[in-house]
This record gives sequence, C-alpha cells and structure tokens, in this order.
Amino acid sequence: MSELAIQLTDVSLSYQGFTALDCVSFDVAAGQTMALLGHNGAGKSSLIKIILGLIPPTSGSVQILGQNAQLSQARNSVCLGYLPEDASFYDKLTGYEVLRYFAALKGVTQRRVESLIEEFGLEYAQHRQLKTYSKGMKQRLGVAQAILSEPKVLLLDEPTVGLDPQASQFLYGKINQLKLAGCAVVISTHELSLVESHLDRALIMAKGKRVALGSCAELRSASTLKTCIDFSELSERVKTNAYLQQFYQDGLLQIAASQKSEIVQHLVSQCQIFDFDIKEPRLEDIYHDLMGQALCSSVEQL
Ligand SMILES: Nc1ncnc2c1ncn2[C@@H]1O[C@H](COP(=O)(O)OP(=O)(O)OP(=O)(O)O)[C@@H](O)[C@H]1O
Repeated sequence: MSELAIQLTDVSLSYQGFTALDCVSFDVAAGQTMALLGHNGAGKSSLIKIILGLIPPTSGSVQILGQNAQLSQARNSVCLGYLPEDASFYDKLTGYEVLRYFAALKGVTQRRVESLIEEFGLEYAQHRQLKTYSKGMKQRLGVAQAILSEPKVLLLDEPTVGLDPQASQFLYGKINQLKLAGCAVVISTHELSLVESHLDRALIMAKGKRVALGSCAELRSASTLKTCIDFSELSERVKTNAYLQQFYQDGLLQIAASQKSEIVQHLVSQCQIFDFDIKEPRLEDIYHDLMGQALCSSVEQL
C-alpha cells in the first residue's frame, strides 16, 4: 500500500461553541487526489486549514507525512503547497515579484519561477501590477504559487473558480503530473463535473460531518441511482427475456451499479445484443442523492 501523506483521525472543530467539524476521519495516500465536496459552510475550508496547521482542531489528530500537523516542521515545510479560497496578494506587486517572494521563502530557483510564469501563460503580464490582473489571471498566479516548490502535499481551495475551461484543463493536467511524482492532492470544489475524472476518492460533507467517502464507483454503489443500459434499437429480445424484464423501464434497462457486469454478460450471452450504451450516474447526481439521503437521516454516516 502507498505511504499515507495525510491522516486525519476523529477531527472536530468548534468556533466559539459552534461545531464546524464533527469527528471527521480520512486519509490520502501519496500520489492520490481527494476531492472535498459539500454545501457552503460544510467545513471544507476549515478541514484544509487544519491540515495545514493554520488552526488547531478542538480534538482529534492530524498527521502530515508522518508528522503532527501542528508542529512547525510540518507547517513550514516546503513539502506543503496551498491555494487559499479567494487567494489575494498585495496588488501593487507584479506577478513576477509575487512568485519571486514566495520562491525566496521556499528556497526555489528563479528559473522555476520563470518557467511557471511561462507555463501558466502569464509571461505577457508578469511585470504588471496585480491590480491590472483579471480574476482568472490572479487565480493562475495563485495556483503557480501553490505548486512552486513541487510539494508533496498540495491543498487547493476552489482552484478552478474564475478559470476559463482551457485554464481549468491545464490545472488538472498539472495536478496529474504532480500526482505521478507522488504528491497527495486535496481539492475543495463545487465544480463536480470538472473534478470527477481526476479524483481518486471524494469526501462528501454536510454540516461538518462525513456523509460518504470513496471512489466514484464506491459512491455510485452507495447511492440509490441506477445505471442505465440504452439500446440503439428497442430490442424485443430484451423486453421478452424473463430475467431482464424486471429491469426494463422507459425503454432502458435500469440496474444497480453492482449488477452491471452480470447484466451485460446476460445481454451478450443470452440475447446476443452487442450494441448498447452504458450510462453511469455522474458525480453531480450521486452527490445530490447522497446529500439528500444524509440530510433526511440527520446526516448519519453511510
Ligand atoms: N473564523 C470563524 N469563526 C466562526 N465561525 C467560522 C469561522 N470560519 C468558519 N466558520 C464557520 O464554520 C463553518 C464551516 O466553514 P468553512 O469555511 O469551513 O465551510 P466551507 O465548506 O469551506 O464553505 P464554502 O463552500 O462556502 O467555502 C461555517 O458555518 C462557517 O460560518
């Protein structure tokens, strides 16, 4: 099994008596991406700040690369990269000066700064003050700052807000490169369709509690949503098949995710149907389904 980069055990947090996080546990292995999903105020940013060691949990433990996150060695380590929600820098500085400043703090070379400026498409504006930057340009700079030191643990709070589709795609490409180099990545986001194909696991949270944790396939199985098998042509062989009839609804076969291989086998071997389209529920639908279930049952863990 891969080395655990982040390990949270029973983490709770209270802000002046208000419980923002309630006994949350999860881990992220080196080279894995974890998406933090949840409604506004669910506790995602608080979790990220706790992982960074910026705020101490009221109870529970947090280990980063085997060290207590509250210890300064872990907090000051160049191994951590962080993009805060609404990252803002002193707007009289130029983009180049901002990156040079963080590079000096992290012991990163000028060459790396120049190469990131180029990669993030900010060359033309690098010597302009940030007050002349658009939101997306500032966000690109923020992401470049976060990955400056080629971190082992990267925490991104809503990284694609303000980015155009091309820049979002570029960002996820970068994240995938870092993952291949063994970086553990945590992304808090509301943009579920963007993160879906890049995450290894997602933690869904509501009101500071863990609602569900798992890969897209595991979350799909935990949901009540059906996988649909669509035929290019309505097939009599399916409608009249004694076993398949029970799943036939609205011109589709509607099955639980766990039944997929069994039904596909049946379609091929018993009905000789080879032309079909399998439509899995998307992360966004799964999220709404699990969140609905959790809120109905007062946010009990699934
Ligand atoms: N410094 C603070 N003092 C008091 N309450 C706070 C503080 N920071 C956050 N909270 C509260 O804790 C809860 C969780 O906030 P948090 O910012 O972690 O949520 P979030 O999931 O990141 O939300 P969003 O998606 O809106 O960014 C919210 O109810 C928020 O009002």
